[in-house]
Amino acid sequence: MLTEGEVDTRIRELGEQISKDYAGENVHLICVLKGGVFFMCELAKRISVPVSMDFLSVSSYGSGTVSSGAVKIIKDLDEPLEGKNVLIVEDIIDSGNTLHYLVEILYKRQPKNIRICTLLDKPERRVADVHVDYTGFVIPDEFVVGYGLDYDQKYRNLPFIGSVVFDE
Ligand SMILES: O=P(O)(O)OC[C@H]1O[C@H](OP(=O)(O)OP(=O)(O)O)[C@H](O)[C@@H]1O
Ligand code: HPA
Repeated sequence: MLTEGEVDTRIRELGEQISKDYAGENVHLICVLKGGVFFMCELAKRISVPVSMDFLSVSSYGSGTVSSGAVKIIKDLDEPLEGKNVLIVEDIIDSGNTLHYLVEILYKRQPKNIRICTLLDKPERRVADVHVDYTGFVIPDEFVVGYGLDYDQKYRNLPFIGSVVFDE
């Protein structure tokens, strides 16, 4: 769907935009594991203001067989967020549930502000209202892999974004 070159170019552009928007400030990048890790590393290299980084991992809450859409933190951040310019870095926003609940949880830690940067956005699948500040690419409703995105834990390491064709 997107070549390595297209992804690299877009990440450079995002890095430039973020560097301008945070000029004179620090930015605290939060990686949502595991998918966000490839994108965050590449993005961080393209940001010219001082960067710090932290990592968390979330899982969906299920209620019986029906998921509530809420998430819980299963690996928390190492550092407090108080007073920081927080930029959450994700590989994809799909239903929006992960980011909706994550922002709600992290705002309680009194950061100076929270913004969101996602490499990919599938707006057709959105159910939760989330404001995304920086988007790499808006994509159609297809299952994608690569650049951190997995299918059954595989293909995260592909240096491009591929669309999976499932057999009927
Ligand atoms: O907008 P949503 O519908 O909530 O979907 C987006 C989330 O789903 C994927 O994570 P996943 O739970 O597959 O974990 P992973 O990053 O470890 O692959 C992706 O990395 C986002 O975190
Ligand atoms: O298209 C996708 N691919 C992999 N993981 C995902 N998580 C949400 N959407 C996707």
